Amino acid sequence: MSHDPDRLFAQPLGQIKDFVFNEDVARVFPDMIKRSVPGYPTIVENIGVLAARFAQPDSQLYDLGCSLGAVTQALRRHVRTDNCRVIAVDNSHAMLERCREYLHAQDAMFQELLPVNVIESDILELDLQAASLVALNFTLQFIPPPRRPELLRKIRQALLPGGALILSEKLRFEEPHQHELLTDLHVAFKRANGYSELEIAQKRSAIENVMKPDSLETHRQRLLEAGFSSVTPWFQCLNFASLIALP
Ligand SMILES: C[S@@+](CC[C@H](N)C(=O)[O-])C[C@H]1O[C@@H](n2cnc3c(N)ncnc32)[C@H](O)[C@@H]1O
Ligand SMILES: O=C(O)C(=O)C[C@]1(C(=O)O)C=C[C@@H](O)C=C1
Repeated sequence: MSHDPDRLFAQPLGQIKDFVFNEDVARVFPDMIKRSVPGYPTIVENIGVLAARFAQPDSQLYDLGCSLGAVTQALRRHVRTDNCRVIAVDNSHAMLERCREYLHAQDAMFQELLPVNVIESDILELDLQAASLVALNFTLQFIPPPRRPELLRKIRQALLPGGALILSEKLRFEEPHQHELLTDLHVAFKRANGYSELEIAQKRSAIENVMKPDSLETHRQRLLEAGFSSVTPWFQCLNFASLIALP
């Protein structure tokens, strides 16, 4: 499927509106996320590898905040467990229209893929069925901070013994020098991927009110308070990390 290069912030914008996952973003999203999130392709592919280790027969695999379904596709490439179903959820209609097209294309290319339900819903309002794997791949950072604990508690309650939550997030650092260094390096990553100073600055303004990263310490504490028994980082590249939280 064709997608456009991300030039959403390339021209000077008189007034910078808050970032939303609308049609314009959906059209450029594969290019945007690959050029903005260091390690993104590695994280996505390896969520499939991790999922194959945790998936249990007769259970659900959730991709919460699935966007175009990159994680869902990785789950279907790697998981061969009997009678599993992927539930891909997002509240952006524009994202899900394209997500369904990508999944149809995957269906046409491969046989014996896990079935998928694509659901348009706010993940805060969603009832979760018994799950062996839940992926929150760069989604929790967009949930209002006061509502993050209840979402994690709901996920914890839905997880079967032996299951896992995979949580990927942009990190904030509590030590100011560390925060400044990793933020500078992330800007260097974006520059190296062809974004101009203007694009970087305008995207930062658009996103600062809607995306609120936490520190690793905050994530760990909140996961433990939600009832998870252990939190293991399995990937970090610059200020982007992914954790395995076990029930
Ligand atoms: C950075 S993207 C996630 C990327 C995706 N998981 C991937 O790996 O390509 C964040 C997604 O979360 C979705 N989202 C944000 N808040 C949500 C909510 N309350 N309920 C459902 N989806 C939400 C957005 O629409 C967006 O598609
Ligand atoms: O931190 C940034 O500047 C980003 O662009 C990160 C990020 C993300 O982490 O989800 C933010 C929004 C886009 O969806 C793609 C990437």
